[in-house]
Amino acid sequence: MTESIDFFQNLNDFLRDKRAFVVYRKPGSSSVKALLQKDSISHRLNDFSESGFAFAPFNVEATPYLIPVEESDFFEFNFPAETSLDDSSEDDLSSGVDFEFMEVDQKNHEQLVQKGIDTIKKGEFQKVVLARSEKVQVYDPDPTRIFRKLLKKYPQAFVYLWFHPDTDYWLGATPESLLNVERTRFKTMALAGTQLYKGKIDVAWGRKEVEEQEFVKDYILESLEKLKGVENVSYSKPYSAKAGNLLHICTDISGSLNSQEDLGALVKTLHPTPAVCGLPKQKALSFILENEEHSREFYSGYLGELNMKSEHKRNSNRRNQENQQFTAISKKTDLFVNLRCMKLKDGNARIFVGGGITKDSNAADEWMETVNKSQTMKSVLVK
Ligand SMILES: C=C(O[C@@H]1C=C(C(=O)O)C=C[C@H]1O)C(=O)O
Repeated sequence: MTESIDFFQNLNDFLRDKRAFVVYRKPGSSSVKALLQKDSISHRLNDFSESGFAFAPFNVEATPYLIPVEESDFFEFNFPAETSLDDSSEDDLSSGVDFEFMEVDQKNHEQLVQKGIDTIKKGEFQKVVLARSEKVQVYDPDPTRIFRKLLKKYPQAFVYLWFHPDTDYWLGATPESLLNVERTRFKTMALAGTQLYKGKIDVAWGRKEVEEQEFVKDYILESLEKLKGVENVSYSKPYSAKAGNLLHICTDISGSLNSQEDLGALVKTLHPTPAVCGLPKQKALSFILENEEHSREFYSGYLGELNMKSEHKRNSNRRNQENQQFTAISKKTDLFVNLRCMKLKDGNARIFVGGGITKDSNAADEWMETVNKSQTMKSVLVK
């Protein structure tokens, strides 16, 4: 393992070369990992048999990027969890926010949401996730320093800094897992419904949020049931999960995957989930593409480890060898939904935020939800 100071110094040298890299830390872990690509080829993900770090846009038609393990230097270092402060309730956010644009943004977003609600009431679809993006002037645009702030602030999130010459910098601290696969077991989650965290996790949820999250859970379960190669699906009770200054409703879902060859089909079934797109998927997607003002790019896409080698210490079963251990090597996939994220370009950040709309949504509340969600990123951009 490298010292983190050395690593960040090396990373700054590497940045000058403009080659692709990613540095990330998984939820609850103190180990920060990095893949620094050695060549300057634009590698893509083709059939999910590849091994590396995947970075996929929201648009399922576009081919995801990949930083392949075999073309990269791999680093891992310790960033102790005790240096973290997962409390975002008292940040002064005003200095990073351009209030002149807020009124226009608010009006536009509320109109968009109202159009979504009206279309749902006409029976076109049941749920649609509508997003906006906001340009923020950054006080200190050094991506590695912002990344370190994210590491400290969000120990329970998947925190990353990605660079690729084709995409610019992306940073995020997402609470949402898309898919975790280890040997034959897989895990995913249905995460939706949002309220501000006010010091208590055990909170009551309104009907709108409960229904919205159930849409997501039911859709995922139904899709898994239909999928060849997936068996033994089970799920937890819904619980409240904290993400920075917010709470969401979460159901953990798990099952078994018959063969590694079914991995691609599973990812394609899950992405995009109704937590970031809507229900039914195609109608909600058309509404998003026709009505959102921006291109989502990598926001609400997915990212993470694909078929990375992982070592486990296991006890030998043989008698008389009780204390013997052997190391088993298997492949691990750990993908996350790209939420609470931003693109960093020429000293400006573009923060992407959205929320699920149902027939019971209120446009002003949905605006506030996006303001609250935007604080995950804004709080590391202010002085
Ligand atoms: C779409 C976003 O978040 C998703 C939507 C949520 C909601 O509608 O309540 C909650 C968590 C995420 O699944 C976002 O953060 O931009």
